[in-house]
Amino acid sequence: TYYYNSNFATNVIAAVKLALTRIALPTEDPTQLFQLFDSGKYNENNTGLVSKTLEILKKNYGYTDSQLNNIEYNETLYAIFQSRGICMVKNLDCTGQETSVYRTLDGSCNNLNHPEWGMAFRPQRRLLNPEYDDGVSKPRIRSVSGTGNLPNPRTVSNAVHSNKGLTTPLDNKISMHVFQWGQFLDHDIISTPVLTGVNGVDLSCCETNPLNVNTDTCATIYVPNGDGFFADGTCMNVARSVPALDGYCNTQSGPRQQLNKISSYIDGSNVYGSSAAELIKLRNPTSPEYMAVSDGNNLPPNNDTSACTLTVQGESCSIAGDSRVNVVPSLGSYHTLFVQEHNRIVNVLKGLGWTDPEELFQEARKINIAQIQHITYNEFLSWLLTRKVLLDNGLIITGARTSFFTGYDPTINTDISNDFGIAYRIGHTWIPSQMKLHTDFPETSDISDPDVKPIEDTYHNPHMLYMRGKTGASRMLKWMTESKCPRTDRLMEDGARNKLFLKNGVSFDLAALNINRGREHGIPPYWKYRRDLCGENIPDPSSWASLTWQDNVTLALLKSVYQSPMDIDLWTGIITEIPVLAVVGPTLNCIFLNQFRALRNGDRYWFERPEPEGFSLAKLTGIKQTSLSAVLCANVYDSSFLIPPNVFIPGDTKNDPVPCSQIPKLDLSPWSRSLKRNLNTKKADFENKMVHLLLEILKEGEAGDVMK
Ligand code: HEM
Ligand SMILES: [Ca+2]
Repeated sequence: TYYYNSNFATNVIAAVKLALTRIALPTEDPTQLFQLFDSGKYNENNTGLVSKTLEILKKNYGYTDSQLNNIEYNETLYAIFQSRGICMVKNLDCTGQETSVYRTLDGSCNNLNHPEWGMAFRPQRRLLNPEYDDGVSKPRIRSVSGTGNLPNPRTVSNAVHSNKGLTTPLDNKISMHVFQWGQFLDHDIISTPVLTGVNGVDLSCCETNPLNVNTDTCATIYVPNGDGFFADGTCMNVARSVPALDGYCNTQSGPRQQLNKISSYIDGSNVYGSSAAELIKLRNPTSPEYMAVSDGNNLPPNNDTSACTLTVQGESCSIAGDSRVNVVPSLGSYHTLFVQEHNRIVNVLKGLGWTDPEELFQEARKINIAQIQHITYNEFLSWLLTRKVLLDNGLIITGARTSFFTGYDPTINTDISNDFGIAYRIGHTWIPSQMKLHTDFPETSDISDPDVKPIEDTYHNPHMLYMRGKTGASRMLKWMTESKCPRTDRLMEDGARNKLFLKNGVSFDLAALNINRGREHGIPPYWKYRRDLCGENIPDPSSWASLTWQDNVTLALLKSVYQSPMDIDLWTGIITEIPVLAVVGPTLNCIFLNQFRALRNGDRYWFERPEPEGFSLAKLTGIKQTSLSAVLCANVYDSSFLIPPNVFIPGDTKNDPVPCSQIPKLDLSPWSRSLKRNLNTKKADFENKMVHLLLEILKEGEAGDVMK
């Protein structure tokens, strides 16, 4: 009779709940499971939540392995499997005050030796042992020459990274999507928290008397006299990164380490957040299969008006999975694109017979993440490191037929390395001098507002996304498609090198920040990476002749500021290397391969893995059709728009534009429910078991209590 009862679903849920209570699992409600995960009480590695669940379902309820492998079948497991990259414990305060010092309850995320690699709020990994001035904490400051200090970071910036008032040359081969994908990816994998005062206020690192500055918390940059842009006697107020603490709120013994406050995996954490609490805020509260959006395809508003600089009434800062979403509007447009894409996938799945909101959400998220992984390796890294290098290192799979990636290795530490976090800032060379909106559209009333703005006018200001009747995000994405990216070289636009975050006449130098941050993190000098990490034979690193990867002009500039080649900072060293391969020099290539190998081979949920973590071959084939062009065509262009199949490299001759309608696209047909002929049978089987279980429990007389 249960089978035909209209309350069938409710009864089954009650039965499941009860069953789960009895087997000492917390709940089957995915949201509650997430909360439990967040509470730190349950985590897969120390309580074995997933394996215990599997074991019990197998032993007590007769599930076969193949049934358990089908995670769509059981939403409880599904929710657990989907909690990748989400740290169990986060942001707990050691002092009882609201500060930016983090600790963990049991060290699970903050313990260097814990296997929960890749989770948010763990210390960053190190490729080489840190070199602090005092061995443990003070920034690297002294020259190896034995006389005096390293050059001031601003001095290096002026000498080596300035375009001397010219516009930096553009790279005819690549579009602005290289710049924007680069930053978007960065914001999926690393965010180093910086110390603040109570309630997040900036520390005062620019005291009139420098002796009053606490060098344990400040990494002040003092502007050298005669700078030409910054006035004499000024200084950049820079705080140090948050040091990792042990589980007891003590500084870890040994050298100072820095944290990563987001999940290191390429798991769309910039779209979905790095904690369950963040994710809840980002989902549409009434239709939870969708991500929340505000009108005009913008991101959900952030009610905290201090999260960005607002200049126009009625506009608001945004929230997204990563807190840096408001840094520049082009980044905001990317966040918008991938939220839109999530919602589009949900709609397609609905058309294919999917109905359950939680299942829809999780599957769309999984597919969206898979696309981000695929585009990163197949397009972005294939250009940056070249396809050959990726193939030689087993980082992409090719072949006529789709095949699974079988090299998953759970012993790989997937944390982002501190060194990579400095090196990957080579992307700062791609920062354009202006932000633009593509204008070939029906005119709107705010036409008088210029569609081109100097980048310094756009930092932390979402206004451009609101322009032209709130179509700014789409227009900005179109601008990136049609514009060339600055070359990958040592030069940085003044908009970032002099006028970063310009507000009330105060600004920063991003090149100087990169150099300074490296020293403050104890990052060893450039030459050590060449020799000790990348295996170059450098007989005499103290000789300028040992700098084999820099051209003569650059060498002269380096010599003009550094006393010894052994003093050269990592970021400056790699960004001045002559590209040997496609775009990057050998040292960056080596640091990148290390990181992107770990992020693929150590990711249990890598999209090319088989189910349950990954997809079936049919689904994987459908995913591998996608590209950034496909995502743009699906969301911002109409079918006749001419777009290069690889939108990152429009200048590549083998990549001539074709109409959007001809761009291969994400093929979701393998998700059709009608293809799963036996699904209903399986579902009935599952429900059947649960009903039996309920009856069993009722018999035992315990049910009364629990059902109340
Ligand atoms: C207009 C665009 C951008 C702005 C305004 C910007 C600004 C910044 C700032 C202010 C920092 C922190 C500096 C410090 O105090 O140490 C930073 C860090 C970083 N940036 Fe950018 N950036 C931009 C684009 C990019 C791009 C295109 C990439 C890569 C392709 C990139 C990669 C990174 C990385 C890896 C870090 C270190 C992140 C961390 O450890 O938290 N950025 N950026
Ligand atoms: Ca991530």
